[in-house]
Amino acid sequence: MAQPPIDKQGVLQALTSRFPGRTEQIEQLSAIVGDGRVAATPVVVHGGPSTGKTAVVREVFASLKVPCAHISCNEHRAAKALLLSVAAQFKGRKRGHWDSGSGESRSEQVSDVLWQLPGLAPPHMPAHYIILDHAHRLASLPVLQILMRLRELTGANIGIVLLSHLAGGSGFLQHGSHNCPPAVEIAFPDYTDNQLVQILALSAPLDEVPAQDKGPMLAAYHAFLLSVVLPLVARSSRRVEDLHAVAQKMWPAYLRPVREGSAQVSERGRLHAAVRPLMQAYSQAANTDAFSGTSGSAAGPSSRSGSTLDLELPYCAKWLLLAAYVASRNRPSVDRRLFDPEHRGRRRKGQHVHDRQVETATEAAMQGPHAFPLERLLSIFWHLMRAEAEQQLSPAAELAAEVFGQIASLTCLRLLVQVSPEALEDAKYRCNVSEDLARTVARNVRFPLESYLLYT
Ligand SMILES: Nc1ncnc2c1ncn2[C@@H]1O[C@H](COP(=O)(O)OP(=O)(O)OP(=O)(O)O)[C@@H](O)[C@H]1O
Repeated sequence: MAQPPIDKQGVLQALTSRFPGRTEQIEQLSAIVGDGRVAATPVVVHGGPSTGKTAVVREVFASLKVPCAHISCNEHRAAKALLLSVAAQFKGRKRGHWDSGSGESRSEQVSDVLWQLPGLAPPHMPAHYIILDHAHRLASLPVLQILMRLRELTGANIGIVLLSHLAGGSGFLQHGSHNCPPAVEIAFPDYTDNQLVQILALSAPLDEVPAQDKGPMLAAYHAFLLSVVLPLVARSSRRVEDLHAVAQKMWPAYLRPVREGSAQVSERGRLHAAVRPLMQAYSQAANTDAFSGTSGSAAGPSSRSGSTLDLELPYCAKWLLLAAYVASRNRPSVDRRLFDPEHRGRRRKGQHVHDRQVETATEAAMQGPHAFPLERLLSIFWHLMRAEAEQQLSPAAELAAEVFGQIASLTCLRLLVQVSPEALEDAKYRCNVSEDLARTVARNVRFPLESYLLYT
C-alpha cells in the first residue's frame, strides 16, 4: 500500500518543539536527508556528550521515514561485524521489522556483505543511510575509509551520517584517510542554561496536576530548575540525564510546603528553604566523592588528586594529557626547538632549568594555560610517542590508534576543554590540569616533563 505523503512542515515543527535548542540542526539535517536522494557528501554531526546528537538524528530519520541503519562504534569496530549489522538492519527494514543482525551468517566475507548492499539500497531507489554513532572511535581504522566511500565502491545508494564528539575537520576523518570525500558538518554546541531549563521542563511532573493549576506549577518548576538544579549540578555536568535525575530527587522536597498546605506554589522563598537541607546534603556527598566532587568544585578538574587519575586514565590518555600540558604551557615558537632532533640533542647536554626559564615559568604561570589547535596537540603527542618508542618502553603504534577516542574521553572528563567548537579547521583546546597533577602523571609514565617546558 502506498505511503501517505509526509507533512514536512508539520514534522519539522513537532521535532523542534520536542528538542529545544536544536531548531537549526534539525532544519540542516532534514534539508540534507529529507529529499529522498542521497547526500552528495558524508555528514558529520559533532558536539559534546549528551548534546542530543543521537536522539535528534534518530528522530529526524524516523519522522521523515528515511531508511537507515544505526550502528554504535562503541559496540562494533571490526569491518565485518559493522557491515553485517548494516545489511541486517536494511534487510529487516525491507521485511518490515528491525533486525540487529544476530541471525546472519558469520561465514560471510567482508566483500560478500559489501556486494549485497547495491541490492538492498539500489541506485534508482530512495537513499538508505548509515548512522555511525561515536564515529571518532573508528579514526585511523581502515573500515572508516570503506564506509566513507561505500557509494563509490559498491554503487549502492547509501549515505553516511557520522556522530562524534570531534568535528570531522578537526582531524579524525583526515587521519590516514586522504581519499575520503569532504564532509558537511553540523555542530551541536553545549546548551545554555535557558536551553537546559526548556529541555528539562519538557518532563515536568504535571500529569497529576489539575488543568487549572498546570500554568503556575510549570512556572514553579522553571524557577526550581534555575534556582536549585542548575546551581547544584551544571558546573560538574551539563548532561541532560544527570540534571534530570537530580531534578527528580529534589522536586518532592521543594514542593513539600505546598503539599502540606503551609505555602502557595508562588512562594518561591519558602519552597527554596524547604529543599535547602537536601541541597546541602547533595553538595557534601559530591564533595567527598573523589571524582564528581572535585570536578564540580570551583577549582574544577585541575584540582583532582594525581593518585585518582593514576588509577583512572588509560596509558594513551596520560600521554595526551602531557602533550596538552606542554602545548598549553609552551608558546608554539618553542616546539621546533624541542622536537627538532638537532635542538633536542643540544638540550640533552644541559637539561637544567635556567634562570631565564624560571622567570618565564613564573610569567607563564601567571598568564594561565594557552589555548592550542588540535593539530599542535597531535604533533606534540606524536613527537612524544616517537621518543617513547625510541626508548622502547611501550607499543607506540597501538597508542596512536586510540588517540581520537582518548581525546574525546579527556574532553568528556573536561581535562581537555574545546574552546572553539564552531571553528572547524582550527578547533582549539585548553588543558586545565594543575602543575601538580601534570607532574604526577609524568612521574607515572616516566616522562621528564621539566625538560619539555620552555615557555617562551
Ligand atoms: N534538545 C533536547 N531536547 C530534549 N531532550 C534532549 C535534548 N538534548 C538531549 N536530550 C536528551 O538527553 C539524552 C542524551 O542525548 P543523546 O544521547 O542524544 O546525546 P549525544 O549527543 O548523542 O551524547 P553522546 O555523544 O554522549 O552519545 C537523551 O535522553 C536525549 O533525549
